[in-house]
Amino acid sequence: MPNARKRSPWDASLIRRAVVDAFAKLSPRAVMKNPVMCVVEVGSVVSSIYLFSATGMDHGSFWFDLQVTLWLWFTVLFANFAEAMAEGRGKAQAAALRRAKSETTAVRLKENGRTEEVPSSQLRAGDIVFVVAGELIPGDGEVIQGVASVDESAITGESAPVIREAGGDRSAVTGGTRVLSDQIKIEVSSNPGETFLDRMIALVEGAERQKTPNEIALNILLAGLTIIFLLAVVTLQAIATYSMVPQSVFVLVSLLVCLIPTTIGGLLSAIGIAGMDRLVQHNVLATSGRAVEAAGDVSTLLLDKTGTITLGNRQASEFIPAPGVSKDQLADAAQLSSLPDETPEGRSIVILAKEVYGLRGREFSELQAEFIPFSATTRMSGIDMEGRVIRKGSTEAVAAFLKERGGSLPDEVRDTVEVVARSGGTPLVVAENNRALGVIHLKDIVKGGMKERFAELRSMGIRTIMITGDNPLTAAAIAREAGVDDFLAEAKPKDKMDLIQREQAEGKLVAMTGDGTNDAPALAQADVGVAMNTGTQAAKEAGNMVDLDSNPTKLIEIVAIGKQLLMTRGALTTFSIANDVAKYFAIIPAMFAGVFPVLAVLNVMHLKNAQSAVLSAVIFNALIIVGLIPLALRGVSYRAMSAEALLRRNLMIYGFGGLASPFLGIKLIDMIITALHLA
Ligand SMILES: Nc1ncnc2c1ncn2[C@@H]1O[C@H](COP(=O)(O)OP(=O)(O)OP(=O)(O)O)[C@@H](O)[C@H]1O
Ligand SMILES: [K+]
Ligand SMILES: [Mg+2]
Repeated sequence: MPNARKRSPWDASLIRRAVVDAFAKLSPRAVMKNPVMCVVEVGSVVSSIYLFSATGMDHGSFWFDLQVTLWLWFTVLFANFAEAMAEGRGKAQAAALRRAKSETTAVRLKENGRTEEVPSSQLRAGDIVFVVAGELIPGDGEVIQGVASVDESAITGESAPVIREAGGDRSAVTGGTRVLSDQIKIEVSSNPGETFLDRMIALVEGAERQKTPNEIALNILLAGLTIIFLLAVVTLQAIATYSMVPQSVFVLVSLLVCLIPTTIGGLLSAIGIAGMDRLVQHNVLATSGRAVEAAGDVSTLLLDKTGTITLGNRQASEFIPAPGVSKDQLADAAQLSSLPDETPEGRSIVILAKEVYGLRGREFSELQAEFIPFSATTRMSGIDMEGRVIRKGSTEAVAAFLKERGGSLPDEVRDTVEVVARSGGTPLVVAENNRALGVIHLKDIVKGGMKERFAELRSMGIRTIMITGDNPLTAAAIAREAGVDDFLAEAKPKDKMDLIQREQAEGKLVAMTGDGTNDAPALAQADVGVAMNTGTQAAKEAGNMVDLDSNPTKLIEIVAIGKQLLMTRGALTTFSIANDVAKYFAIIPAMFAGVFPVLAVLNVMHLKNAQSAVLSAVIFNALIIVGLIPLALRGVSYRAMSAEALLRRNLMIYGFGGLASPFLGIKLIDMIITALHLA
């Protein structure tokens, strides 16, 4: 992400902005969203009114009442500050992205075949534009002709140029990025205001953030606890009045605020926002908070082979003719069948035929021919011309094609296919009419460092499955080389979906990374669907996350961030509730020690007096929110270990810590404020 990317969340300008925002968030509309803090704010308002009313002024304890009131306001402000801090980096990034949204002129194709210049803001989905080296791409779209290297640093922060090309799985381009070489023809896919950049801005800014079902459930629990304590405090006042020690509004509000779960209530939304922000720092844009949480519980990961595990630039490396067929004959048919084939595979075949076999280049438009484009379902492509029916494709697809025409696949060709596949290559069989002409060897390379990354996923308890449209032998060779746990070969788009649904039916959460149009249905079905930024528009729209770095093993970070988010929320909830229980022991004995001497045994802290006890508890309650902001933003430390061990460890640290800290903290504050004669 540009500019703001490496900025620390503790940058002075971010803090300054968060302080201002903390006050802005006092508005009733903002605070309404958080039931616990809403109660604290109402308490602060009530105390303030009492403080300056006639009864409050001559009450004799103005100094105490004033301090309590101020600390109540601080409690709300600290919670607001936490949320504002969590939002800060995203807002700064959004501002940087807005600057990247510059207006350019686009060269648009008119209906009469001529071109016209229009401002990029006038482009609509379906328009065709041309972009040449040096120009900015005027809108999101799909490359429909040509190849170019593109500088996408405005979006990804990555300065190395990337290849964008028609036909394959690397066809999507983003408005605001720059073409560095060559020329491309683009079909625009978005309308003004709905571009990737617009969505990205809204996302990092948090404008689209919705509470996740987990967050809503936790909020309901916290609201329930708040109501219970509200009733408890009202009842307590009845008892106190009966015992002739009615308590002041200030003491009652203090008691209430100390008992309700203000720590987690104040930090909950900051934890969620910080989790999304951590993803953004890893160049992942998540459109749903729910997906981030699901990532924390994922147990199966599906990856697509070509372009995800391998570099995805399958290149023809050799033509291997069938017995009785010359190399030239095979090269000629391979070239003819690929002339209009805009896939990387197709283009590489044309190049191989020309450069290595010396075939002269031909223009498809000059031939009387019909092109049959490749599809993931037919697994074949080819042309029909002047009585010649030429096809190239996967072994089984071509074998079926030959059988239909009364031919068959010779054993020698099957042997060649096997040799190519065992080496990890993709064999394409070429056939003309009812005769097999030979095999094209397509080579692809497994990306570096895959084995180690998959081993890491395994230690997190995640099973990796590679799915590919390729044949089982190639799939097995690549699966072994990449170190995935399992693979599914000859998969059609529907098979990917079915596999996901089967895993989900067993109650597993499934993550999937992919880039192709044929991956889109599966990306939509997966609980966590991570589309590669290099992929097709269809894939990017179907998933619920986009990885700007297009790194399929990014899921390791995504899972870690998801787990960290869940753990942080769990840890701070435990801490908060344990904390409130402990505060009870600070305040109640102090309130009633005068009338019920037995309560003195509960007064384990030996606080100076009733006022200092109440004030210390309120101050501690407010300060603990600030103290935990770094943890809420950074997340609790995550280590790959079993869920059970993690739970035990967290209960120990945060449960015990939550119980013990108020005793120490409140005692310390009591000593300080009595020394300063504040109470
Ligand atoms: N341009 C093409 N013309 C003819 N056949 C092709 C072409 N491209 C690929 N094939 C064949 O179709 C098969 C399936 O391709 P598809 O793109 O569906 O899957 P894949 O790219 O091999 O795997 P993945 O799902 O990992 O992307 C390939 O294995 C190959 O045999
Ligand atoms: K509290
Ligand atoms: Mg593919």
